[in-house]
Amino acid sequence: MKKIRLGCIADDFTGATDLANNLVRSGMRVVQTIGVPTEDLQLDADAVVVSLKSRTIAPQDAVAQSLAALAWLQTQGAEQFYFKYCSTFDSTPQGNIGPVAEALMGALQTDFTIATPAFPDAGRTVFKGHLFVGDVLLNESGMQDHPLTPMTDPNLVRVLQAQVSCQVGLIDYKCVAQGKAAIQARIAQLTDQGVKIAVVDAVSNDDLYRLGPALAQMPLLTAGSGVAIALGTNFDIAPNDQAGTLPKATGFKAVVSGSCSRATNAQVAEFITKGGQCFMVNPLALDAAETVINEALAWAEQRLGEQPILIYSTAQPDDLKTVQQKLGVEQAGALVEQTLASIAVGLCRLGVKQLVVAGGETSGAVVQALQIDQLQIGSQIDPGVPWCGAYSRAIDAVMHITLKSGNFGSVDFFTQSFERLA
Ligand SMILES: Nc1ncnc2c1ncn2[C@@H]1O[C@H](COP(=O)(O)OP(=O)(O)OP(=O)(O)O)[C@@H](O)[C@H]1O
Ligand SMILES: O=C(O)[C@@H](O)C(=O)CO
Repeated sequence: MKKIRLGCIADDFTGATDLANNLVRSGMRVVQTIGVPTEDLQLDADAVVVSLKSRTIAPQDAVAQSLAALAWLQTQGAEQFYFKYCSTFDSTPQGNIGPVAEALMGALQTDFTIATPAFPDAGRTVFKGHLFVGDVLLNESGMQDHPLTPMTDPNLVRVLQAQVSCQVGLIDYKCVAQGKAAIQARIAQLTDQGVKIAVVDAVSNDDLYRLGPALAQMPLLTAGSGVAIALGTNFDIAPNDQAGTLPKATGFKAVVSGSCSRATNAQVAEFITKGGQCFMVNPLALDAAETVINEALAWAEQRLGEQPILIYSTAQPDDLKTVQQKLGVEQAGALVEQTLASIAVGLCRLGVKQLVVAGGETSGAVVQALQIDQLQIGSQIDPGVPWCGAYSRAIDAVMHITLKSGNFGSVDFFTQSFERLA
């Protein structure tokens, strides 16, 4: 068995590919697994990202799954561990980021870790402990209306402190600007004060490159994907063109979108405006889900060809609220996810081999329905979103798939992504 260097645990599937993408950018060869594998890794990789679907589950369940992932990664020889969560934090006071971080620290017997969702390439910056999305604070970014994890407080020290029993501190931008020695001195100071988790400011990739070397000996990192851009060198690996090579793409092209984020709404609107063929799934019609699935696939069968088609449930906040009030937030989410996942499998049976999925939870449901166990990470389409190569047991075929985080991607992502693969 070949040993891996870095073992990662991601709390959702799109988040896992985002992290894997940034590790590839730093030169590492990366495999993403869907869930915790039961066997040794077959592929050769420098880093493995185990994707869980734990972002919105109860803390004790997220802890159990994360510890299981850690245990498997330890058997694969990992020297350092990385707990990846969302760049918009996506964790209310009842959330599980804090409990998972504390449990992993306990299992690794380490008394200090960092926490930073900063991902400047995607506009996520942390300044004085406050998370910004683009030019606005987190709680003004649209995340206050997230269907599952509304974020109403941008102060991450406060948000994280509410989730943990240990003390949370801050490594601020002035310290980060001074680089490795200053950051390590600050860590020593915080440790003396009894702080066990420090939120770290980062407003640019340069900040992340200054932070990276200071983390080389830290057993556990907790972060969004941004920190990963600076980790390759800690393992004597330099950025290179080979890390993200995939086989040539074949088959029809389709997009399945269950994300209701601002970015995805704009991408759906752009696709429609530009004359793209699309089919809307109405959640209020899903008491007859089987009928809707059959209608969607019959519609698709007539249209699959050169151009990508789009099947979506993406809705604006007001429409989303109406549906949630009628069906319940969780029930609506699960029903739509399962419907879109069945449609995705049906599309692949019709010959789709290039599939874009929008939304983390939606991606989780689709990948599970396609029975994909591992993703080989290819090249980046947009910050945080790579194409991946995968074998689907459900359709017994190799395919290309990209899992787009709700908030990621340029406005023309639903067409651009396929052009990148051509
Ligand atoms: N029209 C709709 N009405 C109610 N719920 C919906 C509708 N469309 C999608 N959903 C649900 O909303 C949730 C969207 O979450 P998902 O993680 O897929 O997207 P996201 O939050 O934008 O992405 P990310 O987690 O990557 O930021 C899913 O549970 C999905 O099933
Ligand atoms: O960090 C992000 O924003 C994404 O990778 C993600 O986790 C969205 O689900």
